Amino acid sequence: MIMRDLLMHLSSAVGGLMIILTLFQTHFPPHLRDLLEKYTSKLVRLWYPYIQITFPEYTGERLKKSDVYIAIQSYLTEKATTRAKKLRADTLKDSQSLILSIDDNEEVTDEFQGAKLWWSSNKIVPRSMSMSFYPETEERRFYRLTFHKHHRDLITGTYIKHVMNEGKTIALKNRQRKLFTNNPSNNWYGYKSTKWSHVVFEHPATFDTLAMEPKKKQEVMSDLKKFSEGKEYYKKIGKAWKRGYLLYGPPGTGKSTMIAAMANFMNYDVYDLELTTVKDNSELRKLLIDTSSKSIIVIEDIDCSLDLTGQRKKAKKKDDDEDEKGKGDPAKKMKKEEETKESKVTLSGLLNFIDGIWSACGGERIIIFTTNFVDKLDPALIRRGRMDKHIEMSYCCFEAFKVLANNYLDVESHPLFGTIEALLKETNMTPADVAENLMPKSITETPDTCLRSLIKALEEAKEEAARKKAEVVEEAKKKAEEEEEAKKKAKAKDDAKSIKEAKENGVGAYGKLEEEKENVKENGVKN
Ligand SMILES: Nc1ncnc2c1ncn2[C@@H]1O[C@H](COP(=O)(O)OP(=O)(O)OP(=O)(O)O)[C@@H](O)[C@H]1O
Ligand SMILES: [Mg+2]
Repeated sequence: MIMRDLLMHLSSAVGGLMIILTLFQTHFPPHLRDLLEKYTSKLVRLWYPYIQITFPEYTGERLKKSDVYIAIQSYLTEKATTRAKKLRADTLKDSQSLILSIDDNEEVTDEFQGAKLWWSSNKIVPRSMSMSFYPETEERRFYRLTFHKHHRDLITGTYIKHVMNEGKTIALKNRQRKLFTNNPSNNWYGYKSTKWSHVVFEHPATFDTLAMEPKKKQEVMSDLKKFSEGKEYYKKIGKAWKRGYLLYGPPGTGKSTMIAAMANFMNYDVYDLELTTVKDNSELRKLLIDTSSKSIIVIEDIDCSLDLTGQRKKAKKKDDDEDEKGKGDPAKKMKKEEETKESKVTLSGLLNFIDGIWSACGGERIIIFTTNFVDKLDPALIRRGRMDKHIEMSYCCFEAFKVLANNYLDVESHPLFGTIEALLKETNMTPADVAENLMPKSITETPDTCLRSLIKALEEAKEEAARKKAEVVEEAKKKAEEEEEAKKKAKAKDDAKSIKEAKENGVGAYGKLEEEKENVKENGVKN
């Protein structure tokens, strides 16, 4: 009975309030209404004990998402899954995993050092219904943090920092690594401009599956680990937080596989830079600036990408020639300059890319070059400081073979291992070839048959190598004999020539000699 009376009173009170509100809105002049609203909210704020902070989704440039917003989103993702009642599910592009976050107008509570706080996710939809090319920027989302004014210092000083750090760590844990490749520069401008395109990085190679000498492998892993923990150290010694690796060795020895293993080990993105499509040095710089930290920038087959060995010298020689002639046509010169600009990235541009002033922006980056011919590269390019660590990927040794046997056949030891060890010492076979021989080609093949086929391949390779060596020796011998013969012939020709000349002149040493001979003959006859 009492409850019913209470409800009746309440509904009549609400009804009365609604009527007053409608009268207020329709009959009050707008400026008086604004004034009244202003003072009412001031009055409310006077006794309202809570503080609110708003974190908008976009700041500064229109299309740049705020880092703080992203960090809060990640932080709240964990809270949301356990505490919020209204969740929003987004699928990550190209993947099956779900990301849950708190839905619009939903609230979650959090606690920090005894203080209670409330996070809410909000959205403002503009009233204008005008059409826009950028619909996603019309809605303005933001997070709002509410807390008691007693905790002002704790929240603004410590808590927000804690949220940022936690959020970044969670984002890193959940992030999908990407494999980027550079776009040609006509894609760089206009709406949806992108310098790099990406796919999800899903290479399965790891250091466990990589076949190489265990000591060498361990060394590379320690080097990477030290680098990833070296933020303070690099700061202390005044060096940009980056490291260069040069991977060199014959084709099929695992250079590209090593890069994938490194990316998986470090949890970094990979930027595969195709230098031949980069127009000039300034484009190269722009690409560098557009890479994120925690990434590996790769330039594969650096010796093929550019004429790095010759470019500097050739350009210089050309200039010298022009100067010597002293009649360089200015129009021609300009055209030539344009042409050279078109042909693009120079050695010095690449050197600046690696360790110029711009290379320091972003931090925590690894630059890797691969090549089959290390001797072809300009020493300036691979000196320490640019390419800090040189890693030789060589032919398959027994230790590397054991890794492959374990991976491909699940075999850790086998009576045939001894034969294989001896054969591997005597012949050069790449890990790629060993792996191919170890791979079962049909369901009838067993580890035993696979190992035997590897032995057969190794013996064939050994015979082939011996045959080639014999051929080379034979070739060298033949060449030496031919050279000897040619030398003899040349000498005989020279001798004949000088005798002929002397005879023609009739004087000189030859003439005298002949005279003396005649005298001896005559005297001898007389005596
Ligand atoms: N050291 C290795 N460990 C494990 N697998 C390897 C190794 N080397 C080569 N392979 C196998 O051989 C294939 C080719 O290797 P990879 O592409 O890494 O060679 P590469 O050195 O980059 O050759 P290239 O110089 O031609 O680019 C890989 O897919 C991998 O399966
Ligand atoms: Mg490769």
